[in-house]
Amino acid sequence: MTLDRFYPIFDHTDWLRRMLPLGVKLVQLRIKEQPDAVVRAEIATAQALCRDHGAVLVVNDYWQAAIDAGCDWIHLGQEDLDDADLPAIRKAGLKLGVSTHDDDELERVLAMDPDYVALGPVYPTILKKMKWHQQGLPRVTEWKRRVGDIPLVGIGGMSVERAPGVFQAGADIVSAVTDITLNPDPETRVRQWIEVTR
Ligand SMILES: Cc1ncc(COP(=O)(O)OP(=O)(O)O)c(N)n1
Ligand SMILES: Cc1nc(C(=O)O)sc1CCOP(=O)(O)O
Ligand SMILES: [Mg+2]
Repeated sequence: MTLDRFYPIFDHTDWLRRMLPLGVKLVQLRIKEQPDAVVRAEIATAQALCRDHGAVLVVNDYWQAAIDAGCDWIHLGQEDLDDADLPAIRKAGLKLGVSTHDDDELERVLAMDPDYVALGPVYPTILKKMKWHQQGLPRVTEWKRRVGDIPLVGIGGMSVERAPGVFQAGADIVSAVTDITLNPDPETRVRQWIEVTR
């Protein structure tokens, strides 16, 4: 299955309700600091919305809830991977997307046979504090050479204007948060994203 090249990330299904009807086909639900019951209810809602709109849902972090809900995709960062039960995730048939930021992390995840590899932050991000400032486009090119046929996701400080350069550098997919969520007109911004990525 080929993943869409535009990969927005949202923290609530209210966003999915607004954005899926515009044509978003790949989306991540990234919930932080919510009780388990809220997370599970949000995952169930997101699954139903994505099913209705023919979109692929990726659940961030909550691998056990994703297994229990019968989800198709999970995204795990390096710290998540320390605690995750990878055999259980694979046994449940979930596809696995992983974050990487340096050589050691890339080596580690390649041994896990991931279904996509994300590299970030390609540009500085305001969403969260990170140890890495910006990887830059040459690093995207290097990562694509190293991951081969595994889809490469570029994340961090992405915008509609930056996306073409990131694709040209070797990314297969571009992922964005605040370029959409902090935009005064998120719907128009998502339409622009779809135009530039299809
Ligand atoms: C597509 C994509 N890439 C990277 C991340 C970051 O994952 P992680 O390092 O686990 O950090 P949190 O997002 O959980 O704060 C991601 N979520 N999605
Ligand atoms: C969630 C996340 N992970 C990153 C990584 O590098 O692993 S960068 C990032 C934030 C992306 O948000 P924005 O598009 O607003 O910069
Ligand atoms: Mg995580």
